[in-house]
Amino acid sequence: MLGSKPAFFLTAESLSCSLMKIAVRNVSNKPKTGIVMMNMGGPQKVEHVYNYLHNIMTDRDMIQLPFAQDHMGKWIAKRRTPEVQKKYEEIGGGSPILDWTNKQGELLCEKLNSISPSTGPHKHYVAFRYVHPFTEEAFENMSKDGIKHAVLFSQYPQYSCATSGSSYNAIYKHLKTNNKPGYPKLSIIDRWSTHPLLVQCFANLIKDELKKISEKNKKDTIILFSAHSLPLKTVNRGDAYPSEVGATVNLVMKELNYCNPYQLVWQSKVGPLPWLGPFTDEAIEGYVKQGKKSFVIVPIAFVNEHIETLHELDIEYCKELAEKIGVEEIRRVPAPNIHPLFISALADIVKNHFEKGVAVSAKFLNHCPHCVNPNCYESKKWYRSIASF
Ligand SMILES: C=CC1=C(C)c2cc3[nH]c(cc4nc(cc5[nH]c(cc1n2)c(C)c5CCC(=O)O)C(CCC(=O)O)=C4C)c(C)c3C=C
Ligand code: FES
Ligand SMILES: [Fe+2]
Repeated sequence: MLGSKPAFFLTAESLSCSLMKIAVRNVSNKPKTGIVMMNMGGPQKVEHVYNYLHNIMTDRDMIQLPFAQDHMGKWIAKRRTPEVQKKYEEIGGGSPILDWTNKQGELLCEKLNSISPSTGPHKHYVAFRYVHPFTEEAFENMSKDGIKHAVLFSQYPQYSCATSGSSYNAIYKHLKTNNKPGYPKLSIIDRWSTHPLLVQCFANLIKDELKKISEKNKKDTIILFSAHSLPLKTVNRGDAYPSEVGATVNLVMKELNYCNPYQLVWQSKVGPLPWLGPFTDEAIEGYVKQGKKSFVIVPIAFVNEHIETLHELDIEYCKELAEKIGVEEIRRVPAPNIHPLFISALADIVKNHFEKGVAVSAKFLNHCPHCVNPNCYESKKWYRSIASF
């Protein structure tokens, strides 16, 4: 029709108006606060397994080998690679930890933008300790984005010097030599094992799994809370992790009104040295010998699925071991992943952190009573001096 324009035609003034709106939107959407999602990471592909294991086994914050750590760590990584590669192949060819972390980060920031607009816009950055995307990449990207404040948010709910501690030490090492003028100010969320929404999330996930157990076994089903173990040497140094895992377990059982018998057990021991027990597989065997027939296993120290849940718990224990020793019923509770209560927990933790205005907790700045690690001394001293709101 002559004289009328199709709806998508823009006049000069409507075009300039739209461009201005886009420009304004871009300015206001520019992220102000970075949420650094810290975790160990996992190999995306089987070809990455050797480097991943090498990085773990040569990290003195994670494990202290009795001598020549660089050589011994390399040797252990080499020897362990084929076995671990096979496991990653069996769970689909790589660790899903990056995908879960990105989904969690996106949902967390979306929620934060609505519940804490004054600190927004928020953007998440993944900082893995042993695989890409590494800590350095997170800081480079934050610098490019012009982030003003970075919250270093450990994705391990329970603090261990081997895991969260190692990641904080790595960030310190990077920033000690690379702290450019444009880098953001920092604050840290180092542990959150007792957050009420985390507790509710685990309790709901357990209830859902208990519902699927037959009426005959329901009441006597043992809830086995399974957490990654630690070398006894680390435990005896005074590492906070065992007691923080215990705190989560006790609150979850309180939330469940102590509906079933329960036990905390430990999985994923590496190497020949003594580690904290009882071990998950041996505990299942022990209970079966005592005549118990039904179990619900809860990965209580992992926030997303990866090799320890998908292979060790699902394949090695719930399938192979359970069939071998005649378990009647066994179910594994999913990791929190993107459960709405879990995302609400993450958002509430960050919001409380902003409101409280404590950049670094007193607990983080204190050392294990038997800490002899120079990395911890340097790093905590530095965090004490730089972290501020
Ligand atoms: C060598 C010592 C190790 C200590 C100490 C340790 C503690 C520890 N680890 C986690 C969580 C995870 N560990 C994962 C894999 C993994 N861990 C170690 C070693 C130690 N962990 C190794 C060598 C590996 C690789 C797999 C293997 O060789 O068996 C993972 C899985 C990551 C993924 O697949 O995405 C997690 C998660 C915690 C919580 C912890 C102590 C507090
Ligand atoms: S080992 Fe725990 S603070 Fe150093
Ligand atoms: Fe581990």
